[in-house]
Amino acid sequence: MRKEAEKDVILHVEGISKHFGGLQIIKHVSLTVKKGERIGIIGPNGAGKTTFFNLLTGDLLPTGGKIYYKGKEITRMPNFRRAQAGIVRTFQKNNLLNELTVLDNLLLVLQRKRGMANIWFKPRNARRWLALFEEAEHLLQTWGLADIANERVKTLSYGEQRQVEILLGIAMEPDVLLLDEPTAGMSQAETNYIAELLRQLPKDITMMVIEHDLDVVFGLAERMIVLYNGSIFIDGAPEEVRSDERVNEIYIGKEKAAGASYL
Ligand SMILES: Nc1ncnc2c1ncn2[C@@H]1O[C@H](COP(=O)(O)OP(=O)(O)OP(=O)(O)O)[C@@H](O)[C@H]1O
Repeated sequence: MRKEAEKDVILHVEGISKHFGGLQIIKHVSLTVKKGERIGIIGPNGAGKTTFFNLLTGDLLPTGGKIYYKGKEITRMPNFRRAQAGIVRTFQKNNLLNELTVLDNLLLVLQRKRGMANIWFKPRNARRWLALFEEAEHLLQTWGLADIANERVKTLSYGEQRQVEILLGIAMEPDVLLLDEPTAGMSQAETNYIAELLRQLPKDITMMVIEHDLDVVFGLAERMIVLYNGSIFIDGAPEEVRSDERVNEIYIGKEKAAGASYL
């Protein structure tokens, strides 16, 4: 890669593979992601999308290949260090503290981010605590969740819980935000809200979104990657992918593809 091109690159994956026993789930995938890119990842069930995310976040270690983040190799860096360094994910499954309020969940994330997790309240730290509350309030206002700030997470609807999860991801101030099916299981209204929220995220956040709702992902991404059978099948502009017959084929089968467009 040329020097000036390298400056724009935030993530570079080189020939990464993942085997589970004898099964090769990710097959020698290479990918270069530029700062601020919004990438949609689609592909049929079992294609390896979540496994690929797990390799980027360090929740799984690859069997082969290398991962570089901001020019440094992170292939074997533990997941929490990657999160601290700015690679943040939201999960398909709920990972909030259900007994606590939305505000408390947010404060815990902010505390950790500011390295205040082990600092008990003392008058001399009052300013820092105040700043923490102000930041939480600002985030809740900005993302339209102030109304539910004092609700316990367990009392929220599924869609609201997913919105809170995304807010916690944003609160980490990610450089790279990985979203795994952010609208799964949501009503149409909730889906629209999340899609809008994601569209409004700061442009400098690099975003990769696994999403089955094609309207959402095509409305958001400026680059689409189709993962199929553990490999990158197509990597291109949304309109290119949308009109590619092979993509229709892997989604709905060869015969139907001749007559109908799934995308
Ligand atoms: N820990 C594991 N051990 C063994 N096999 C696994 C493991 N994790 C995932 N797999 C297998 O790897 C394949 C890819 O799974 P993955 O969840 O990455 O696919 P996906 O594209 O995200 O699918 P979906 O769209 O259904 O979420 C599946 O066949 C799955 O059963």
